[in-house]
Amino acid sequence: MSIALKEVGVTVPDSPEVTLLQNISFMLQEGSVTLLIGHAGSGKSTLLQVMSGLLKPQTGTITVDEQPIWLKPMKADPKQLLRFGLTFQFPEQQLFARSIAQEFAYSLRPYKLEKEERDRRIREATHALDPRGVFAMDRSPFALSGGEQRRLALATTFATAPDWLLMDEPTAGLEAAAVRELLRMLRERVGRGGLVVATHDLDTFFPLADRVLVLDHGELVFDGSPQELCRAPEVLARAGVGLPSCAEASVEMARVGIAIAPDLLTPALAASAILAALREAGSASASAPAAGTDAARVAQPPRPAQRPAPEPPAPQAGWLGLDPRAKWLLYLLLAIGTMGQQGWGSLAVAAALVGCSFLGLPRSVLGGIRKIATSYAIFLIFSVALAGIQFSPLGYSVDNGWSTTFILTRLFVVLMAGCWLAMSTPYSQLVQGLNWALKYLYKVKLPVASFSLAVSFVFRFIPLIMREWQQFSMIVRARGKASVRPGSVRVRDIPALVVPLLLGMFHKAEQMTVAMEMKQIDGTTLLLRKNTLEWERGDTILVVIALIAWVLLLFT
Ligand SMILES: Nc1ncnc2c1ncn2[C@@H]1O[C@H](COP(=O)(O)OP(=O)(O)OP(=O)(O)O)[C@@H](O)[C@H]1O
Repeated sequence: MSIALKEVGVTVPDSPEVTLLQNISFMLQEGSVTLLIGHAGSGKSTLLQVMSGLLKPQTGTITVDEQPIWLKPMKADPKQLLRFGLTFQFPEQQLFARSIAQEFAYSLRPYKLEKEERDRRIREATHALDPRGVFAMDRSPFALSGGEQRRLALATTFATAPDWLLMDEPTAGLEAAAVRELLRMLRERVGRGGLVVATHDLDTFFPLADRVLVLDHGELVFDGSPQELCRAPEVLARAGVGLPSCAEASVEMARVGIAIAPDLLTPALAASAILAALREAGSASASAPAAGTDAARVAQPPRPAQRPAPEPPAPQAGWLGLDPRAKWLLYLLLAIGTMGQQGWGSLAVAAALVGCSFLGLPRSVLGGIRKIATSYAIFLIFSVALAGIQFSPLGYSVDNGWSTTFILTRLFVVLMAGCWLAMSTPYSQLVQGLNWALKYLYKVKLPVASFSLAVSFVFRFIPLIMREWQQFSMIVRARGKASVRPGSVRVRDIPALVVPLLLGMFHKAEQMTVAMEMKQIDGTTLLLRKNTLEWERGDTILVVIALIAWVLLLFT
């Protein structure tokens, strides 16, 4: 049983120029324990998602037992998906059901097991992960403690008995005793299928691993045993990863004249080596090794990472660099002008003006706008089809259909103008631009403080919701083994997506409210904040264009 990646490359879906993984090739054998390490953002989670069939690489191939995971361009082989169990960081966040039994049922459903086999697997998984017997099947998962919830989430994956267990940062946020317990469970599993762990916790996992893959900015820069890696600390330093304790201890021991190898992965091995070194030193009355001896060479501290100097931030192109106040104004004038149109000719002029505003936007932004436009087009077709239906006598009124088309098209142009504003302006700037305008209303005693607070809150939440949606949709696709297009979710998986998403959002809202209370931020302070926006010549030109566009729309 093997999994093989050949020249795998992944780019950001909407920005092919941004590479996440590059030319990754390796083969893992049955029963092996492999660690994926690398600096934050080096591509470890992305690689796990690619290996488990959740993310399709743009280049290269992935095969399990020489069978490709991806059968069709955007569809993974459902049988292959069943062979993987992927646990995400903080797996307890994925719980959603009313009872523990339902959590197991959701994870096991794709396997279509007989009742006896299903019960046996649940018994085995709970035996391994629930030593205190708290997993009563009718109990709510939300009545468990945080640690117990994590055990339950792991148990639901263990119960699927995957050939390949892939774990993303399994020790994140765990106390020392829980880490030891997790390690014990993983040790018991060694030999039964392959295990791949993405981690920053080198000390915990090095003794367990057969092999370590080091990623640096999406590239595989090391593939070897943990011992080999400890003997080559410069690889870790270059990849921006800290040294494991064994390598650090070897450096520190060398400083006090005791030479021990840097690849003693457990405290027991290190203790024996120190004892042996001390005995040898005592019997030979040896002094500290001089520079250039073997021991000193072993213990040379690694040079700090040689990273290229960070590139200066790219200047913001076109629309992106303009003052949000000018953009708000352009948007308002375009929206008001468009809503005033009554004929197709003048609506076409408005649409052309909005279309011009898309010039110069990055491809990734245009990709996002295209998706919104496609969804709206489908909505429009359905609405027009329904709007024209007549029942007595049964028929279709072209006039009704046509006027609905006009109204919805007009709305579409305004929606596109809104998309342009939202996507060409960072959220913080959008809020600042709006607050700038509201400040004048506040000064004339209009009650706009709460509105300003609500707007700030909503705009802060939009990117958060989008990020969380992506994260939780990935989780339900992994749990539900859904062979669907990346980014889409089956209807039956919606509860498993929505419940954790809402819980996560409530939690974030609570944290944000507490933070705002502590900083004593309310709508009034937001309005009275110092304005950091800078009006430039380009903004004046934009406002003049906006006024010309508005006048054009008024008189066409
Ligand atoms: N859908 C996406 N769109 C844009 N960028 C993305 C996307 N997914 C991942 N990235 C970026 O790809 C890079 C690799 O992310 P990944 O989560 O794989 O890193 P990681 O090594 O697991 O990081 P960490 O150790 O912090 O968990 C990051 O810079 C991340 O911001």
